[in-house]
Amino acid sequence: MEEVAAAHSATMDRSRSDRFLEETEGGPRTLRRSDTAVDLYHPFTKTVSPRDASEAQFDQSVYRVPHLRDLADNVGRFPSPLATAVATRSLGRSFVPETETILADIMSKKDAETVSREYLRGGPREYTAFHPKSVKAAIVTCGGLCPGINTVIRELYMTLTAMYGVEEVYGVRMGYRGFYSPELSLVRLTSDWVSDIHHRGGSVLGSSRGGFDLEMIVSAIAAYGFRHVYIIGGDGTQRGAQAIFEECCQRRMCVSVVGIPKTIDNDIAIIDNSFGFVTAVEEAQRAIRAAHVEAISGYHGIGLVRLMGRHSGYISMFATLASGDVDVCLIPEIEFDLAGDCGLLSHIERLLDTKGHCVIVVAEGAGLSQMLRDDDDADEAHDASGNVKLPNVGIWLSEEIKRHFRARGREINLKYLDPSYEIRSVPPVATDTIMCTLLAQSAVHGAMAGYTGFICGVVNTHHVMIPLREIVRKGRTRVDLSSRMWHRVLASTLQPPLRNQSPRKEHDK
Ligand SMILES: Nc1ncnc2c1ncn2[C@@H]1O[C@H](COP(=O)(O)OP(=O)(O)OP(=O)(O)O)[C@@H](O)[C@H]1O
Ligand SMILES: O=P(O)(O)OC[C@H]1O[C@](O)(CO)[C@@H](O)[C@@H]1O
Ligand SMILES: [Mg+2]
Repeated sequence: MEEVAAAHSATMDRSRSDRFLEETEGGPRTLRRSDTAVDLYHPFTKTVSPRDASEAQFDQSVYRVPHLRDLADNVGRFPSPLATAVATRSLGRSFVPETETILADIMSKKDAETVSREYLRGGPREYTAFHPKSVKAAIVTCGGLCPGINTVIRELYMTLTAMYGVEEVYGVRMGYRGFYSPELSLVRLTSDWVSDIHHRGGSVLGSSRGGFDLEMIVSAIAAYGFRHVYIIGGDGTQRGAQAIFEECCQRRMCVSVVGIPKTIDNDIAIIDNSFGFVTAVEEAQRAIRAAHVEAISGYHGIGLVRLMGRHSGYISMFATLASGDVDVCLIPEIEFDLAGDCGLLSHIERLLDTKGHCVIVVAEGAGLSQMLRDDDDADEAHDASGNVKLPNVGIWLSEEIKRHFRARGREINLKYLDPSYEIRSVPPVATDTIMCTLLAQSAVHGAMAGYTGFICGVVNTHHVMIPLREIVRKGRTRVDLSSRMWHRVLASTLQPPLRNQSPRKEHDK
């Protein structure tokens, strides 16, 4: 509580940064900004010169990750402790060179010039910018829950303390607001405190939406003297992390701001996917299997399962592919008609006539235009973070199906399952646990090396560091309806377009 009070009362303490640099450099230094203007992001690439880098060309470059030495010309340089400590000596034998990159675009098309985006490879560096004893680290978790958050917290702690010898690691409670709310004191992490947390779902630190006050957050970071800030969260959280990074730069604070992507919706750009997604898809199988059992065991049985995915239908798409029992997969990216010969209801009738049952998976954000068309009074509500609150598509769809068959005097047995929160509140499966561990390690290696304003993630199965600005600039990823993966879903479900007129014909009208 005392520290929280300090955070409130203290103004930004610039001398802390200076003292830190004195400590880390081993001599009296002040934080000196280089005289020449530094473009933190310009690619150090061979392919494009920064001078004429247009947006398109920028995409085809090595993405330079901001480094504290871009902000100041007297940042520390210490041999990594990983090289000498008994337990980590082997890791130290494979330091990642500063210029090693991972190619993002690996498909080579005949006769086309192949130029790929490249991202800096994550992993331990031979030199660190921080002396471990000078590091005070903060960890915060924001947004919705996701399997594996606690594993990331634990591994951040373990990597910082056991690998690098950092002594002070704090947990910020209840998301961003925990930096500055007097009632939410920080938690000092210890090995006892983290020892069992990876077996639990949720976030032991707590999470929240809203409550992002940039001034207060950055002032608290300065007042507490945090040198590393690890921010675990989704697309909104990472937009916040970029703002924190920029504000730290403005205030000339020597702080590494690192994002760790948390997204069961799989909607963060550039990365292959992140922790918790596989677990969520696995957990969704239980509900789909139950829906299938109910459907085949009832007369004209219909199993309807709603899964999460506000803007992106990845969970539904992969859960459908994994199941093999799904007849219709509805995601936010597709438009479908309910009524009419080619609409969803007629398709369900045909399935009942031919197979006797059917299983439908619907993502949270699917069918929105249909629902809004039916409900003139629908108000656009928003949550505390500004995300749109959607009407419940599962309940709406089950009512529409029941109404349709009642009007036709046909008996059906519809069972509606909504495992939305179950699939994100469980602990992670083994592959996700490993991903949590590697992401956390990669985050700490990057921060210790002095990188900042980046998110760690997996691109083409390799761990990389991506500038937060790029993640923000790209916006959300959505299912590509012309991708082979979506075509595989259509082939697996045998679902038709579910439109009475093809979009082209409508457009031609
Ligand atoms: N554009 C933004 N700038 C600054 N902060 C933001 C922004 N968008 C969201 N935030 C903050 O980030 C935190 C989490 O945002 P949000 O609730 O949108 O979840 P998320 O990170 O997108 O995760 P998910 O959607 O996967 O649950 C909130 O505290 C919110 O206030
Ligand atoms: O009910 P809450 O906590 O706002 O979370 C719902 C949202 O969280 C997510 O699971 C993302 O974390 C989305 O799929 C969903 O729209
Ligand atoms: Mg989000």
